Amino acid sequence: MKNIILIGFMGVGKGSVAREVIKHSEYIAIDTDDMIESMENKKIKKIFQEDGEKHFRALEKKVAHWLQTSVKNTLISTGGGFYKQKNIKDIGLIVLLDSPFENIIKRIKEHPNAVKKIKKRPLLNDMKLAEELYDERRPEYLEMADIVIDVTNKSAYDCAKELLRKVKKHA
Ligand SMILES: Nc1ncnc2c1ncn2[C@@H]1O[C@H](COP(=O)(O)OP(=O)(O)O)[C@@H](O)[C@H]1O
Ligand SMILES: O=C(O)C1=C[C@@H](OP(=O)(O)O)[C@@H](O)[C@H](O)C1
Repeated sequence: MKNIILIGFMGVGKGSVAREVIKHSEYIAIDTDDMIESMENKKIKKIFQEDGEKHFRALEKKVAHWLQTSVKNTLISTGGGFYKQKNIKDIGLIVLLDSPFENIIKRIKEHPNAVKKIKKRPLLNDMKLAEELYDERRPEYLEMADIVIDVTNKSAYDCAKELLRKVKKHA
């Protein structure tokens, strides 16, 4: 079993799909944002506020190096900007969760905890800038993905099943 790295825009469902995958497979899952929060003992939002995005990206780099050298047979969900790490292809098979910007935002806004979900993601606070970031990143996501899953109007369970099917076929 090779590592699987879930990439995709903020809020597209990487964490939700990872949680479904582990219910229906032997994979163990980890999340790069969770790792960074526990390393720093600070929420991502606070790291951005107090230490800046540059520091956050340096922490992602440290995590990326550790993943490549030390982690096997694992499903790794990542923050939306993690795909920029230069060694990402050496960590495992890259699976992109893809959906139009409007759909991602609509889904977050439908959540009962929507305000909190948006606030905890500093780069989602300004919707115009977030959309520009989406437009800039999407072609880069598509270019590096080994597998693409369109998550629009699908449950996390269906996305997880599709992921496992496509990963098996890819091997
Ligand atoms: N397939 C899905 N269908 C409906 N809502 C979803 C789905 N996947 C994720 N969500 C919702 O979208 C929001 C962001 O999901 P999350 O898994 O945290 O995304 P990411 O890890 O990519 O940032 C959450 O409110 C979650 O409940
Ligand atoms: O897109 C980004 O650059 C970021 C996405 C976030 O993760 P999610 O994709 O899980 O929201 C988190 O890593 C940080 O706020 C930066």
